[in-house]
Amino acid sequence: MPTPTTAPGGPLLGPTSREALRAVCRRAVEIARQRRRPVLASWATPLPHTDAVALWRRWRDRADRSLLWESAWDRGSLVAVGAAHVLTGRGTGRIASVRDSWQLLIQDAVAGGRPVVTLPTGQGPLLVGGFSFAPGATARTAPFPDALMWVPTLQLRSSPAPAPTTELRLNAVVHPGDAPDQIAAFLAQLAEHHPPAPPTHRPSEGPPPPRRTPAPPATRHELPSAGAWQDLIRRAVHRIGEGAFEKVVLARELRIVAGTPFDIPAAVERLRHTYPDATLFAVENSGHTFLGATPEYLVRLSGRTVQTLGLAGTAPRGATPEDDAAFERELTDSAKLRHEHDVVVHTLRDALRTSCSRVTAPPSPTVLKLPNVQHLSTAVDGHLGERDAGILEFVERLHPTPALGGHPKAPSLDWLSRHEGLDRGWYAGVVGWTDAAGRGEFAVAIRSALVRADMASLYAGCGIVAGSEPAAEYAESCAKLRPMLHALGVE
Ligand SMILES: C=C(O[C@@H]1C=C(C(=O)O)C=C[C@H]1O)C(=O)O
Repeated sequence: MPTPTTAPGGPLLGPTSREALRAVCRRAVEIARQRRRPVLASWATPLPHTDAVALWRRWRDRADRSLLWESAWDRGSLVAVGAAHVLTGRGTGRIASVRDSWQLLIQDAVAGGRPVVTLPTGQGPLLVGGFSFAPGATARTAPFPDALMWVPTLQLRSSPAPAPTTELRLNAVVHPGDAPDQIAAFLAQLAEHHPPAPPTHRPSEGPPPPRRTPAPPATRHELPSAGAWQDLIRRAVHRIGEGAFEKVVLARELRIVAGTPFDIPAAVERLRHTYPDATLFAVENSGHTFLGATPEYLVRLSGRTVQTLGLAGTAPRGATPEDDAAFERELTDSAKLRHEHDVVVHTLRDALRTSCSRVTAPPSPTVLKLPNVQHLSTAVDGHLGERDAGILEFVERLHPTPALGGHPKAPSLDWLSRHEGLDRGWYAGVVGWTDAAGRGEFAVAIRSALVRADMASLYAGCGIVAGSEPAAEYAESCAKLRPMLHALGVE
């Protein structure tokens, strides 16, 4: 078990660390010269265990791009600041193109320092970022294009188990003509201490972060209007009746102008406090932030175990235990909601079977209770077969599942693209990370918002099947928007 070497308040990198970092950069430049291509240099050291949000607050301003991630699976966290190397892709081949470029880059990476080998997942340099719901991002969502994954310059990976650990990792992609000592000096400087971060609360500890109400009062704009969205639901139900498809997920946007900039760290703290079981994420790029607390993960690959989650079918929470139980019964007894859910579970099962020797799922869903809504939930797990498959292969195969797109895929997505009239951007897309071995975690980016200064776009969608009632779906979408409204201090 490595022990942290840094004293609180002292320099983060002592002379020995700086020398080791220079050695890694020199070796990487040497290999870059020999192979005549860029090489990834990666150096790591243990840090005293620190809360992820505190780390993110301390370092996020150091670069134009950052990511905060706290996993619902194991509460492992990741803070990624700056970009040593950026991978993008467009169109339908975007996920595969990112995967291929990552494999090429990682194969001759040079690593050094004192990595924390007890991190249960996500060791070594990581590729972080996400993919939009559908290819074809517009100017409005440009900072969050079809595919944007990057190797962070500064990477902090923490795990609460088996023992609380935090690893600091510095990454750079070096070229044949680069001066390695300058690169090492730049990395060391980036990592140096900022003033101590303000204290943050663990979800279960202390009072909730203070509520912040933007002043002057925020203006709200529904896109489309409540009436137009419900008309769209009627049209979808009509097409379902005609047999065009079985299910489609219709989403809408709530645009808010607050008059004063939103306080992003406060929003993150509030999401974390109110939704402690969700995966928390915040991706920042060029002054825009895409953040959320999602109960839905797309896929996790750890060792040879593949985990996915079918989450579809929603009911409100009741004000009293009796009301709540009544809503839960409606959820579990409704043939309509069960159908909406089963469509997702079957798709996940089929997608895993392609690469897994064993796929398991309980015969009936459980109920996931969140503070704002309750969902039917089924964990679908697989065990990798003889052929190794990386997580980006699973992302490509699974995304979008019928929990966010529709079923059958082609006609429902085609109808959506022609009628929804919404640039979803990264809403209902995927956010996460992968390591050198193709292991990693990706969440479905719902219960999310895109924020820039005093403007925020919040999104919510509902699965539409035969028998869906527009007014009930609209009420459900309002309930799904509530966490973010609350986090941003608007409600
Ligand atoms: C589309 C959203 O949620 C999805 C739709 C659900 C449903 O229709 O029951 C439930 C969970 C999510 O898969 C959203 O929150 O925006």
